Amino acid sequence: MGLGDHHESEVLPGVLPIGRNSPQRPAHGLYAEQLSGTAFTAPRHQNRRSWLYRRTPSAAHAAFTPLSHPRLLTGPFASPPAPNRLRWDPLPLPTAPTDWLDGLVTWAGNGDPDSGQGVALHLYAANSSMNRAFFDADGELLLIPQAGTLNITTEFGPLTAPPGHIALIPRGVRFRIALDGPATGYVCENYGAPFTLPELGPLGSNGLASARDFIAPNAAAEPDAPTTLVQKFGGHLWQTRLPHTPFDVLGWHGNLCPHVYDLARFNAIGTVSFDHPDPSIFTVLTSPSDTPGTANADFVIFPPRWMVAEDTFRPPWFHRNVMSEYMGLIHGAYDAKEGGGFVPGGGSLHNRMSAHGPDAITHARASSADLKPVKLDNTLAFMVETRMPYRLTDQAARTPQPDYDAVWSGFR
Ligand SMILES: O=C(O)Cc1cc(O)ccc1O
Ligand SMILES: [Fe+2]
Repeated sequence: MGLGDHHESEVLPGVLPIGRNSPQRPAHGLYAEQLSGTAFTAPRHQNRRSWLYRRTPSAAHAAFTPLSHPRLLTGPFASPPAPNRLRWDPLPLPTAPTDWLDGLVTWAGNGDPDSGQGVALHLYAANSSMNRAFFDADGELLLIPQAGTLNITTEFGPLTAPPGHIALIPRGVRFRIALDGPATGYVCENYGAPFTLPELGPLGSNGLASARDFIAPNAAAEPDAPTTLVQKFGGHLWQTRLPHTPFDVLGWHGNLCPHVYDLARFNAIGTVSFDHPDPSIFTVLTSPSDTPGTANADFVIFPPRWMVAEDTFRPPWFHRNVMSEYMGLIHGAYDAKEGGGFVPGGGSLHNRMSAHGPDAITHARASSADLKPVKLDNTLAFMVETRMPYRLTDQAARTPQPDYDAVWSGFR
């Protein structure tokens, strides 16, 4: 457990060397291999790397050849950023067999993997389990299931991410997703610095997401079998056929590994006096940029919580933000959009400086609401707030709901 913590896990005693990483002959005839998530010389508190002890070195593979995936796109995104506020309905479920990788559709993004800045926002709609392994050399993957549990086999061991949980898969880590049924959700592909927990500042040493609640897998190798391995590199997919499984790690240690986090563990903190706090108070994970306090991307949630503010307009206020906001809804309803239209699996975009906030119905209700304590329940929205404006893919540009602007009409 623990995001960024040092873990160790082995399927049988003696797999992990004691007090060293790369003995002349690792135990059980295994191969020792280091996976780095930061530059070797990154400051100690940011440095991420793990050692894996496996049956076959990852290096044992033939050349990768290109694999087409027209709906999976990567920065630099060519479309000019547009200032309009936009909202989308959920993706339809596929009718043909579609695994998680084939089910990905890129919606928006900024930056690019080469510069190590920005994110891509993908949606997925899938109905079958992967029978291939995948890794992303372009970025870290934050998986946000909306419907359907993701059963994730990783090099480091298995993880389960039902809706309401998130999975964080470091750049380069091989994984495969099995489904129990139809699955939809969101993916933030982070080209920038790995997601980490935000500083707590005056909140003190507790609150928001706790490192302890990030679950790391236990090592588990599977029987050997030839496996197709796909990678995303420089914006394109590439594949090769391995004579063995990449899920052959009998032990690992280090502070770079995938994690799952239950968003219900998030300790939401809010006002107990007046005014609606900035949404940064709900930051689960942040990918810092080179400018302190200005994130490459923040992953923020709006979880169930008590609203007690006095003499306050309680829902999100009207605002224009220097950062750019993509929002999704995992379940329930969102308190700024009581007028409807923002539905689970759907999304919305409020790019840099676009004026937005409560829709007219929310505004009317909240301005005259009786301000007794109210439990805001049956709600779980999230936001990926980025430093750079989002640029849309063709698919997103072609399919917004008509006239989202109208939710802000009729103010007297
Ligand atoms: O636009 C939104 O709904 C997201 C949001 C929520 C909030 O509570 C304050 C600011 C903000 O951008
Ligand atoms: Fe906003």
